[in-house]
Amino acid sequence: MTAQLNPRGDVAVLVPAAGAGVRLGPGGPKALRRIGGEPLLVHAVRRIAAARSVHTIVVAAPPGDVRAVRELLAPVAELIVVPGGATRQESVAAALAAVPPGPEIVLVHDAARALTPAILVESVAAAIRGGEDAVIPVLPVVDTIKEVSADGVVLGTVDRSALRAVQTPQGFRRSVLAAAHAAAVDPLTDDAGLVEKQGVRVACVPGSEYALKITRPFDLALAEHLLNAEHLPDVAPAAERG
Ligand SMILES: Nc1ccn([C@@H]2O[C@H](COP(=O)(O)OP(=O)(O)OP(=O)(O)O)[C@@H](O)[C@H]2O)c(=O)n1
Ligand SMILES: C[C@](O)(CO)[C@H](O)COP(=O)(O)O
Repeated sequence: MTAQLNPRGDVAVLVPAAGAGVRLGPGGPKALRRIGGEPLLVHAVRRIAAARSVHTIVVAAPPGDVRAVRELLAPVAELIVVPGGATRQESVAAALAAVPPGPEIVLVHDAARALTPAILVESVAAAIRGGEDAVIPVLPVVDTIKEVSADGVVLGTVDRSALRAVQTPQGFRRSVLAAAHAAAVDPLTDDAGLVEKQGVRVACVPGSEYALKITRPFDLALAEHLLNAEHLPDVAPAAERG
């Protein structure tokens, strides 16, 4: 059944999905690779659409697959699909330009984080609603971190107590994200990085292990396994929407 988004919601979610998935290996654009018989993008969008604050979803699709992605997602949720760009940042900018008037909170969420629970979408949005301009979900770093020279020799051990692994969805007051993209010069790996360059405070909320980014073949296998595991957090019931 097609999910109806919340016309009274205050959140637009941009979904960059135009990446090639080079690190995953051959098999076509990553967002269209399958787990549990369905493309990663379908899993990601279904979870976003289950978050009751979501008013609009804009997907940046691989440029050659825009029509196919529209057809793929039509049964999942009513949303906007635009062609993505050569970098993640260009894909996000293209999606941002397509957000209609209304939502004042904009989240950016990787299609590659296909199993992210709807509750994380809500917790990031809630932190923006609570007064933050920019919010990212983070997890502590669990490995010992070493700085290593180009020829493979350890230079030192890094104090990891202040380090965090950063996930998506990253949330922003709409005007803050728009200004950061308008001012962007070089491509960065995340939107919070652009906002940091504007001198804006970026706050952290706890991330989720289920929001792992499917990057390499091991991640795809892990996601497939998690999808079949009993403890995978459920898609929130649509009935909760106000
Ligand atoms: N030109 C690009 C590059 C990336 N992305 C999206 O940005 C998210 C995070 O990127 P990543 O996981 O690094 O995906 P890829 O760029 O596809 O991976 P790789 O670097 O292995 O090719 C993904 O949902 C990806 O589809 C995008 O929309 N447009
Ligand atoms: C946005 C991101 O997923 C946060 O961890 C990450 O920065 C994307 O980086 P990648 O180099 O495209 O994997």
